[in-house]
Amino acid sequence: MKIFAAEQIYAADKTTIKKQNITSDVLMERAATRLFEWLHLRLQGNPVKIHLFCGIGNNGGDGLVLARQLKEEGYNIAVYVVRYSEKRSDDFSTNLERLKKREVTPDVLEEGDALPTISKDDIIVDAIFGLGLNRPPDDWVVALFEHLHRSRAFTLSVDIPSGLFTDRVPSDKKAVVKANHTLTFQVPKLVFFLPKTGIFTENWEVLDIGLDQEFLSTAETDYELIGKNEVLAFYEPRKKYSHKGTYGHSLIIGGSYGKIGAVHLAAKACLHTGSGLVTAYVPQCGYTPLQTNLPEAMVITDAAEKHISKIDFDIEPTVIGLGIGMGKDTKTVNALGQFLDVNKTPLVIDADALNILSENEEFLDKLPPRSVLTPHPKELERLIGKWDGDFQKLEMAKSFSQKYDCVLVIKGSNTLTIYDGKGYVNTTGNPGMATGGTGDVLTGMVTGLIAQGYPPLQAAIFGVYMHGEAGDTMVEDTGYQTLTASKLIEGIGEAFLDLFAVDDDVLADEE
Ligand SMILES: NC(=O)C1=CN([C@@H]2O[C@H](COP(=O)(O)OP(=O)(O)OC[C@H]3O[C@@H](n4cnc5c(N)ncnc54)[C@H](O)[C@@H]3O)[C@@H](O)[C@H]2O)[C@H](O)CC1
Ligand SMILES: [K+]
Repeated sequence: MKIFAAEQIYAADKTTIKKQNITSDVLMERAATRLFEWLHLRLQGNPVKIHLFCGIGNNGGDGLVLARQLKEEGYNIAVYVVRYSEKRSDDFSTNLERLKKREVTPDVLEEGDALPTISKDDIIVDAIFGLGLNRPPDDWVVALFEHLHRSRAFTLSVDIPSGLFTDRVPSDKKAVVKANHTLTFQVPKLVFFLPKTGIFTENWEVLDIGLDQEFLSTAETDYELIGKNEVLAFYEPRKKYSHKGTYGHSLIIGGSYGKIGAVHLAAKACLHTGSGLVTAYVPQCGYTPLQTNLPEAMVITDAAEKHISKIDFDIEPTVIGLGIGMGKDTKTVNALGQFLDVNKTPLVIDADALNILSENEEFLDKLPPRSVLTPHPKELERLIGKWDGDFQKLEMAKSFSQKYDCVLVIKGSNTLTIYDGKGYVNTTGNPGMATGGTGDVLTGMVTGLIAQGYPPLQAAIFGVYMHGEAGDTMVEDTGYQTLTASKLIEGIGEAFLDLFAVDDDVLADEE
């Protein structure tokens, strides 16, 4: 699913109004009707008090239309106009008049006014600012946001939590409404997925307001949300007359004394993802544990006992997963530099190999085109430098990926894959996966997909999705705290099966 920028959404509005020959007022009515339906379906006439806080722009207009529709259905509402500006949008004014005709006159809140009492059992509708926010809200508006937050009432934000910009991180956390749920129009917004802005809404949901489909399907966006539909398009079925050679040979290079487990996890995940053959290249201390515990994998050992001192092998792997548990011994650093001088095989690079690259920038020029780099935020910072906010981070990541022609997988709650100026936002995964070894599993999975012929970008996007899906499947049995990287590997099979699972509802319909 595409993630549109605010300007594109405004453009989609304009096109829709023109092509459907409607007024902006009709579009607002449609949008707010979706809000009403959502609430009415859940509340079924419940007399709970609903406080609707409306700004003076079109987000406020949505709130006023919703208030009118709730009033007509007999709900217990209180409406406030948050007058943060003298200006008013036309559709706001039209709907204010319509509301007054229904004998609802909103309280106008201005600087210095007493704030309404809100009980924790009430509902707040936040329609104060939408996509049009262009500067931080005034102090008294921030005080209102804090008042809403202190009430602990369920807060439903319209389109976007008020105070959240669409293209930058707010400098003051207090200056944003904390939403329990956001009902956003037509398309998800990028800010829902970034660590510093995603925190302002616990949940979000898209409401279809019938924007022009042609516009939506033909527009190019900088970001895309990756769910099952998107990755299904990448899936390559296993062929009947195939053999292990058909599915590539992955080489996992890494490990050091005390960190052989990382290679074990990566190699095992690589096998579970479908790589035809997997070989591990480890220091000698890794030989016995790997041969004993992972019989499917072959093992090549370095001359050194405890760390990699020279990367030298006589096999021809399809792809190499590099860096897990490898350490940064001087001999290992030199070994990596010499290896990169001659290597032409596609690479997936993680962990210590990333740190070595950060400390030896000249190595970056030696990477084969479209190498996949999988940093967590700290590794990313070492690679691309410090950033100021999530948006700058993304721009810096895009430049880095362009400069070195690499696929950058920024690991996090919503892992973001960057390539060729575009970002792919993953939707699977959960906090149970914040535990040692899950990154090694991801490296193994992406490596295993490239081994089977998936192009690096698709392998990264698909691997990240499957990794999260495996975690989501397993956490149902383990709970967050007990999910481990080994458990995650057990979930990879389920994640593949889930790609083609038929919904229970569909089966029920057929019966
Ligand atoms: N296609 C859709 O998604 C539709 C969305 N709708 C709703 O419209 C809003 C966007 O409306 P807009 O009027 O452009 O913006 P706001 O409501 O956010 O109004 C802001 C308003 O206030 C001014 N302003 C901005 N920042 C500040 C500030 N810090 N202090 C004071 N004033 C400020 C700004 O100039 C604007 O005038 C969208 O989010 C949806 O909710 C449509 O209803 C249907 C189609
Ligand atoms: K809002």
